[in-house]
Amino acid sequence: MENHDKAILEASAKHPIVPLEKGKFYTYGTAGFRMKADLLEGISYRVGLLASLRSRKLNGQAIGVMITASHNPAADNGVKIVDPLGDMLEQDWERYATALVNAPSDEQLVEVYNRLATELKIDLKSPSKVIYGRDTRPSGHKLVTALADGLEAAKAEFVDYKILTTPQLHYLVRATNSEGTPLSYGKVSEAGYYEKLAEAFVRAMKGRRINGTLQVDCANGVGGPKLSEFLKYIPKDKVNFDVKVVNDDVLRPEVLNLECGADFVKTKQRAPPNPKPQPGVRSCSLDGDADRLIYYWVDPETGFVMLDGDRISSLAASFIGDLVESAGLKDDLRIGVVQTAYANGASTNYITQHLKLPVICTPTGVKHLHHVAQGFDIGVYFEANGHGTVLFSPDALSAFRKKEPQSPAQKDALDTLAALGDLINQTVGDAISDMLMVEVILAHKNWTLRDWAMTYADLPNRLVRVEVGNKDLFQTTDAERRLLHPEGAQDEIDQAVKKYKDARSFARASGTENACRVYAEAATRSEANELAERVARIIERYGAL
Ligand SMILES: CC(=O)N[C@H]1[C@@H](OP(=O)(O)O)O[C@H](CO)[C@@H](O)[C@@H]1O
Ligand SMILES: [Mg+2]
Repeated sequence: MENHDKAILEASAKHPIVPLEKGKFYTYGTAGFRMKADLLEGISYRVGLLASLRSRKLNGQAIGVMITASHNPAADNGVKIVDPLGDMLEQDWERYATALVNAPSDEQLVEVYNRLATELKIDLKSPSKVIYGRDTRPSGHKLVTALADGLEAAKAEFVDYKILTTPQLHYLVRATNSEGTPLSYGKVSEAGYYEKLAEAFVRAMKGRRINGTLQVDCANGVGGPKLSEFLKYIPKDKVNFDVKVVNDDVLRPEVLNLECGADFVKTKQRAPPNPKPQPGVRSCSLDGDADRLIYYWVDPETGFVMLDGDRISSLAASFIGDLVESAGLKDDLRIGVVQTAYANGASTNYITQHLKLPVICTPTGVKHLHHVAQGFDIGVYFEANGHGTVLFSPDALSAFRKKEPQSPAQKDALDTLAALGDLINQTVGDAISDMLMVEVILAHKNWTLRDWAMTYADLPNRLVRVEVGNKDLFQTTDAERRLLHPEGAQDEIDQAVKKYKDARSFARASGTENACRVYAEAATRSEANELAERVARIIERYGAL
């Protein structure tokens, strides 16, 4: 035996993979490997092996591994790989991850590992570095132990950052790889992340005032303690940011994401029952790993009003678009917005017709949006569920710093843009960073949540989950907006949509669950509900064939 074979074999025996029923495989999905935590120990070990290979392939640049199941229940967990710039694992490598994880025995695991090294021309003696973190789930302990055993067996160097939000881990990966270069992303520590955000926040606010308290529901996840820690870094004499942190109990794992958090608010379209909603309180919710954000308030007259990812996206695009114009950079920088088919049609209209910005629709999953957003100088991308960010190209960032201002107003716009470039997480959607961005924009515009909500009226919509025998029958085209298979299904959906005003509906197989999702929107709530039900019946029927 040579190389790492013996060590890999021995450690693998300690972290066996749980066999699935015949014909079923583990897959690296939209969010990495995610499932019940007790299936994940062997997977986490093998992800350690894969991350070490990925780092070696990329000349020893640091690769990240995050252990989290985000908004899922406490009993779940997940393992996800982060590439050197802090973005998601390159898509080609998802196949390699799947191959390693599904090797049926310890011996075959060694075989697959060596075969990958040979095929990908990886020198197993070259340096490898992996950094990792986990959310507050108790199962995280066992999973990082398995991960570290994988890294040790592969003789990779590694750093355990312990408990982090997902975006903090992404930040640390990029900071590690850019340390000491002109493109340095920030200090390589959790404190470095807080310092960078706090400094940029003060700069972006530039003396403007935030009106009233913001209540932040942290889903009883990792975002709670991290947000509280971050708040200590804001100099009170410079910014009056009055935050009330709620649902930040991380000592009782069973309450994680339970009737609270961004996913609850978005899917149930109501405020978390605890603490008891008080009319008029400006509120937002993070999800369990603090990469999604939803704003809302309970209006004394009209009830619950939600400002979701589409709203954050249009708010950011409108504000940054205006700043670019004031800065005299309108002809130099291309701004665009990236959405998925789940974006409310009213938001798409507002962005294209009113803001006059291009919108590109991609398949679901932030990796797709992120990739397309990189094609703009300023790419704003959000999923409706509140996950997203704004990406600035190197040209844009250098224009903000180098352009000679011709007036005080132009200087102000350039300074604010430069500050936003530091404030907004450039690696991945980040609820804490996005929340600071929203606060900056509202303060600059002197807007309440009601002013923000007035920009356009959402079309009533409904999302339905449909159980089907085999979701893989459902294949889509046109950024998931139309079904190619099963034959005939799309025609029936088209016929149903025609019956309603301002209606749109589509169905697709979920990438994270064994089910199809049906989305419908229409001019009125009852029409949206009715259309969703009709299309759900169509999908049920074709799914049963
Ligand atoms: C309608 C919806 O919200 N879908 C979610 C969900 O994907 P599905 O493929 O729809 O299961 O989970 C993804 C990962 O978190 C997220 O990116 C996506 O937006
Ligand atoms: Mg999340």
